[in-house]
Amino acid sequence: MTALQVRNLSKTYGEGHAALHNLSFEVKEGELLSIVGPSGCGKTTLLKCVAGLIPATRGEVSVHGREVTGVPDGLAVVFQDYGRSLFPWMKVGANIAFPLETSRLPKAEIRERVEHSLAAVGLEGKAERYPWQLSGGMQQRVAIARALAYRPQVLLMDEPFASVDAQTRSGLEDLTRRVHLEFGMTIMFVTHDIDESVYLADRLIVLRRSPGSVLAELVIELPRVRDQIATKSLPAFVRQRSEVAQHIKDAS
Ligand SMILES: Nc1ncnc2c1ncn2[C@@H]1O[C@H](COP(=O)(O)OP(=O)(O)OP(=O)(O)O)[C@@H](O)[C@H]1O
Repeated sequence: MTALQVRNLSKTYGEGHAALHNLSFEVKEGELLSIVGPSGCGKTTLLKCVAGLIPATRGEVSVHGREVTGVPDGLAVVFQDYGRSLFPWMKVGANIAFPLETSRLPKAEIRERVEHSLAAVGLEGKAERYPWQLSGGMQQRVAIARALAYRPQVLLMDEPFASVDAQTRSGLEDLTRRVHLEFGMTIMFVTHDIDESVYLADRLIVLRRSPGSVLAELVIELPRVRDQIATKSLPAFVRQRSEVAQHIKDAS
């Protein structure tokens, strides 16, 4: 089944700055789609249109068959800037519970979800800490836990690991793959990092810029369960990584 459909999407800012032109693609239920492209090709613009945060100029986006006109139910976003996405005056547990407070969920269910999602990201026992008492990588895991606690059907991730060190980044990539498989979640992952885009994806779309449009689409030929060292040594990874790099070079 199709979880997310983008049809002939164009976005022009102001009087005539075309950021996206005639983009069409779909993401199947339970699939992890990477969107990769050079800086300024419109990745963030695309994600904002899909999340219903800004209106499209032409074309349409639908999530589970419903046209997106505002932020759709069952959709969560993890942004790059974890420092600004968590409330510093709230403890970690309260940050995770916050989007659920307006739901009609019983308090006990909210507490259970907070604990479960903290455990899923390896932060058991950290609910009573403040975000500023945690490292950058841990804060980003809290942001992922907050999205998980909401139990979204579709998760959008916008360069979520761009501001953490390389080792933390690898751990967060593996965490993303794990929650994708464990929760059967549909994920659209936006990045300009070629290795990351291939390592994470079931399928991948390369965007060209000025204006952003689909340049290539690849089905990633890697096992479902991945490992940073073993998977990146596979001939399929090396070949597909080079293929994406070539597309991006052509697009720049
Ligand atoms: N609010 C805005 N008003 C006008 N132009 C904008 C606005 N937001 C983005 N743009 C322009 O649209 C184009 C696409 O920007 P966008 O941020 O979507 O690209 P990106 O691929 O996410 O970039 P990066 O990888 O550098 O984050 C750029 O040329 C940018 O300057």
